[in-house]
Amino acid sequence: MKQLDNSFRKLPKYPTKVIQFGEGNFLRAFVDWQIQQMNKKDLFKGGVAVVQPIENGMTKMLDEQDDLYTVLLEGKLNGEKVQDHEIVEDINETIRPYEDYQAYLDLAKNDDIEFIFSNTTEAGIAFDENDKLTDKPQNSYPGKLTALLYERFKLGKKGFQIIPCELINHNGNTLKEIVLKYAKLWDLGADFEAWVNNENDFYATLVDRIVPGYPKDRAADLEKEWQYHDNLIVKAEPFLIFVIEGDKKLEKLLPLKAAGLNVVVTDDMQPYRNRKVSLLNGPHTTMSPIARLAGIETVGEVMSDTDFYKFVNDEMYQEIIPTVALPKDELTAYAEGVKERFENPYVRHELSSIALNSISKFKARLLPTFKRYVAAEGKLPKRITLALASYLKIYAGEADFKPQDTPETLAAFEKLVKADDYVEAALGATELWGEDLNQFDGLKALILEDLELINQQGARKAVQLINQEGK
Ligand SMILES: NC(=O)c1ccc[n+]([C@@H]2O[C@H](COP(=O)([O-])OP(=O)(O)OC[C@H]3O[C@@H](n4cnc5c(N)ncnc54)[C@H](O)[C@@H]3O)[C@@H](O)[C@H]2O)c1
Ligand SMILES: O=P(O)(O)OC[C@@H](O)[C@@H](O)[C@H](O)[C@H](O)CO
Repeated sequence: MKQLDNSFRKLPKYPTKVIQFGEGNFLRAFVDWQIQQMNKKDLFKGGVAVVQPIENGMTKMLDEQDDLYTVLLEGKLNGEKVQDHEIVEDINETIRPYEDYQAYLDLAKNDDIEFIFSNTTEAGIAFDENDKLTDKPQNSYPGKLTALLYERFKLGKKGFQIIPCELINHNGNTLKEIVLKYAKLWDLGADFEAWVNNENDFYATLVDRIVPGYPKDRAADLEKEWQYHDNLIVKAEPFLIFVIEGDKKLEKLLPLKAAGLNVVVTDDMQPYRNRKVSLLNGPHTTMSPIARLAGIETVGEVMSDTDFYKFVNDEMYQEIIPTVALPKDELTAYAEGVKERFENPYVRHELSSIALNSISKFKARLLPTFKRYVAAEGKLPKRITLALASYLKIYAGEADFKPQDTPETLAAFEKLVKADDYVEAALGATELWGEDLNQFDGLKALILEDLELINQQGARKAVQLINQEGK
């Protein structure tokens, strides 16, 4: 069978207008796929230079197939079944700064380049005090970016539209702050700092598309059907939303919306972020510990299980929606869309992968809802509380599977389980939650009740009882 290569190209090769830090599944199925949609409508006419931000990565694999790969979209969108694939053709070149730092710095010379995108995972936007301007390359992504920006500044050229896609709140501002911190640390001068501030725009974003990545169990069949080899097939759901906070001029510069994509440019992305984190990531983080204790493995199985479906639906409508400050009909529409995405029969989304680093996820994705609910209703949200009880059981080492978390969190629990009163000690561990959860009246008692129920009758019974009790 033929290997995917240039002979498969159908679109013109456009000049490089984008630098992209990261070659991971998400960016290829999200940013590069969207650029291709603009190119197909002659709206952007731009290509991408992909920079591999860490020493080891997949850019060589991309080169081996002339920087082409297939995006496979499978799922439902607005009730309609979608099963579609296309070869993405917009990556012009890949650059490995660890092998050829000069090629990386030379990107600064290219006047066609206007945009910088990145997704270097949540760990990527970080300051490394050991980074130096003279390093080839700097260790951190912001360190590398500062070196490139400084090169551009020295050449007297215009700045960039910088659009990070890492899933951290205020990603654009955080990235800019770190760049300015390096400017001070490396003594790059007030003129450079002014150039960073005035000639570059840093946008904050919220990205949302479920991208399970390489479909290893089906790749051979797909290749047979398509009649070519592709080692970098990336599978994603058809749904996406890209919320970008910043100047509306971006809509003209980057005509994603004009290409028919679900992109929102706004001066305040927080409501969108709250909606997604609470109504999509929140139920993920709630269902994962309880359903795993009941022997369920995937999000799809949760949604096709009568008990668990009702539990998740009730959590969304009774515990989460009333706490999000957006119009009710908008939230209802979003919740229904999320359920459709969770039910996607083509995506095997493992609860164990959602469970990675659950304690910080509980803090970021459920605790704010929990607190808003308590403040508004004067009582505890039973479903989120059951999730917390389940986490306490799992992190005490009392489940058939092990918790996967940071060494610090696992070490904290190792100490907490030895306390005379484990539940009180765990709820009071401010280093985990940012506050003492014993402050919530009745929380410890409800957790103890939940734990007894799970231990005596199982997690499914606990879910059934909450379903029967209703609110
Ligand atoms: N896969 C999804 O469904 C999905 C959806 C939305 C957001 N995200 C987020 O996108 C991020 C990437 O996901 P992915 O599926 O593309 O993963 P991936 O493993 O395919 O790619 C990870 C990318 O991050 C880079 N990277 C890793 N550690 C880094 C570091 N310390 N510094 C700089 N770069 C680093 C790698 O070089 C690679 O380009 C994750 O943080 C995830 O939370 C994923
Ligand atoms: O990717 P994580 O591990 O931070 O979170 C697990 C899921 O909640 C998450 O991947 C969602 O599916 C994604 O955020 C949808 O855009």
